[in-house]
Amino acid sequence: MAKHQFQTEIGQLLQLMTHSLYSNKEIFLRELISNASDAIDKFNYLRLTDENFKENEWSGKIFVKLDKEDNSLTIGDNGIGMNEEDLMNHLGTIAKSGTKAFMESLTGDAKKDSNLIGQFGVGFYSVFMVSDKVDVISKKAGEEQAYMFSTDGKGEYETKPVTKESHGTIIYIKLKEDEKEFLDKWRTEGVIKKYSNHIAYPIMLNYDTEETEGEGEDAVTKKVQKSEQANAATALWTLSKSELKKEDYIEFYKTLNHGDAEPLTYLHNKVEGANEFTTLFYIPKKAPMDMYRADYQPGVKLYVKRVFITDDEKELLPPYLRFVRGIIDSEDLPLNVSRELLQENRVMANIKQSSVKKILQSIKKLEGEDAEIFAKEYNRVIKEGIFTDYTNKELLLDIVRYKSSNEEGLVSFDDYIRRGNSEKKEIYYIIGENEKVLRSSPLLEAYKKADIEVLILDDKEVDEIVTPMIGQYKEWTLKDITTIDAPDSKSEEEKEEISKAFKVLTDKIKEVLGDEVKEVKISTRLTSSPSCVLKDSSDPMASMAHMFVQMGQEMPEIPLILEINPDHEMIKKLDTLSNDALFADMSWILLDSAKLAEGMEPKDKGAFASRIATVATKAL
Ligand SMILES: Nc1ncnc2c1ncn2[C@@H]1O[C@H](COP(=O)(O)OP(=O)(O)OP(=O)(O)O)[C@@H](O)[C@H]1O
Repeated sequence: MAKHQFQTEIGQLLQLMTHSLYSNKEIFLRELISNASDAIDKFNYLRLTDENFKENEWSGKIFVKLDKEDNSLTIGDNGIGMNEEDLMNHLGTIAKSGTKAFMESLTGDAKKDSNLIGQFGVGFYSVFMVSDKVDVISKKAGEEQAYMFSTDGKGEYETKPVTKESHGTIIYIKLKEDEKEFLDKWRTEGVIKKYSNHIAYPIMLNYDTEETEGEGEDAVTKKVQKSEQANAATALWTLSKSELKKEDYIEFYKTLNHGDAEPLTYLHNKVEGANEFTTLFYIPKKAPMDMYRADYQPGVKLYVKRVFITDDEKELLPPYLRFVRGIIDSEDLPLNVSRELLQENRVMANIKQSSVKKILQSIKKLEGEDAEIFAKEYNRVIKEGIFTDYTNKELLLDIVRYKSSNEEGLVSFDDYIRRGNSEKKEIYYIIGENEKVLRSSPLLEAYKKADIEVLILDDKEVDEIVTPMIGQYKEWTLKDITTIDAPDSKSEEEKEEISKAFKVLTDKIKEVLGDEVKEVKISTRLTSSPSCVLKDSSDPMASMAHMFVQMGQEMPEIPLILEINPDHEMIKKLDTLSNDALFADMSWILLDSAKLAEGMEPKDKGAFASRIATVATKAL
């Protein structure tokens, strides 16, 4: 017998399970049945693809045995089984990224953390909500020796060799005193039907009951053992839509997703013709915790003619749809399809293409609160899609949402167009890091005055790369307001005249600021601010900047243009100011405060502060 220490995180997890306030304890059954079904899937695949595992008589089965006298519940399967190493690696350590993400998001607040369990589902360990003694007896298909893994859920476990005739796993669960309800046949059958009705294999419920034979004084009561199938045992996606209710889809999702959350939406399609396949996809209400991890767990399982093939293939859908959960079941792929084959296979490419279209169309149909939830959770990955999936660009552009200078919440390009100037057909946007800074940017003033909506793109890292690629939505052109002339009512001649009138002033400011700015200009875009800064879009660096960002490098410095507002009192006064020292201080203040308004930093913060102090003292 060998004693082992649980990985520290598991220790924590067990602690949480045993002491959690989690009310939905019944889900331990769903988790263990789902593991059993996965194990049977895996063996079934081996049996059909590997000569060494051919077993003619085999058919996948799960059993659940209730023993009132022993106060125990046992779950068994004839799946692939585990050897000693598997038991230690799979049950003694946390390997899954989902569980890792779960552990990382723990707050230490029992109530919040137990809600997290609902969101994640932590598989096997949920058994410790109802038990403090668990024995797992398992024999791996193709191996001689079976092993037992035992634990009381308190930080240690033991493994030892045991005998077991055939491959598969048996989990013996000694129930806690106050969890005896799970020994009640009706209670447990209800839980199985609720969560596991459409597990593809029969779940046999074995229980003891009493039967009376004869009548009156001759009546004899006997204990009898019964065995009944508790689930429908049909893969849900093989049923027709008309046979299924919304609840059926939702319960199946909970099994698939190992959690209690309901999906935002689902889509079930059977495609017939040259290529036959069925898909059932779900969009979770909450983005998976590992969505931004490189080692994210793909959410779609591939089946061929109802035989499970893989749940670890990231290429079944494009990576930007990695939040989608569900099933693809193909009639045409070969059972022994390899990963390489899958990636080059034409059948698979067809399935993928049609699935992506259907998923995007169903997202596009979301309305009201659902559309808002989707945008909040997935806008960023949709932008990733715009960047990577050229074929579906139009659909993705219908789905993506942005903040706007005119509206609370998020708006679509179509919303913008509905309100926009249909003669000019231009969509204006500004990109930056911080929504508040962007909203108060002096660059927006002229647009506000002219009542023109501007999209506020505050996911700078992503927007800076993706937005220039969009270029056009329908026949509308996207325009970055920092690179175009502001809307105004002045004619070219009028503009030239004002520039001339202030030429001495702009030249003088440029002389003070030197190379800090490329140019000092009279602005037509400002109403209340004295100045603003713009990046010079004609500079070659500006057009290369996106390439730098794409390559993960720092954004190169792009020369700045300082614009000053000729109608502002400060500029008028500056124009007639004779004190050179004060003029220089004011010129720097005009530049530095304009930079601050765009979320940039003054070159010399100390000098900026002392200049403000000098000017303020003079004004007192
Ligand atoms: N009945 C079983 N037969 C064979 N292997 C099993 C069985 N139960 C668990 N395992 C193995 O232990 C691993 C961990 O199980 P656990 O329930 O903790 O997580 P999971 O099933 O991988 O993840 P999730 O529950 O989030 O899907 C499984 O991935 C599987 O390899």
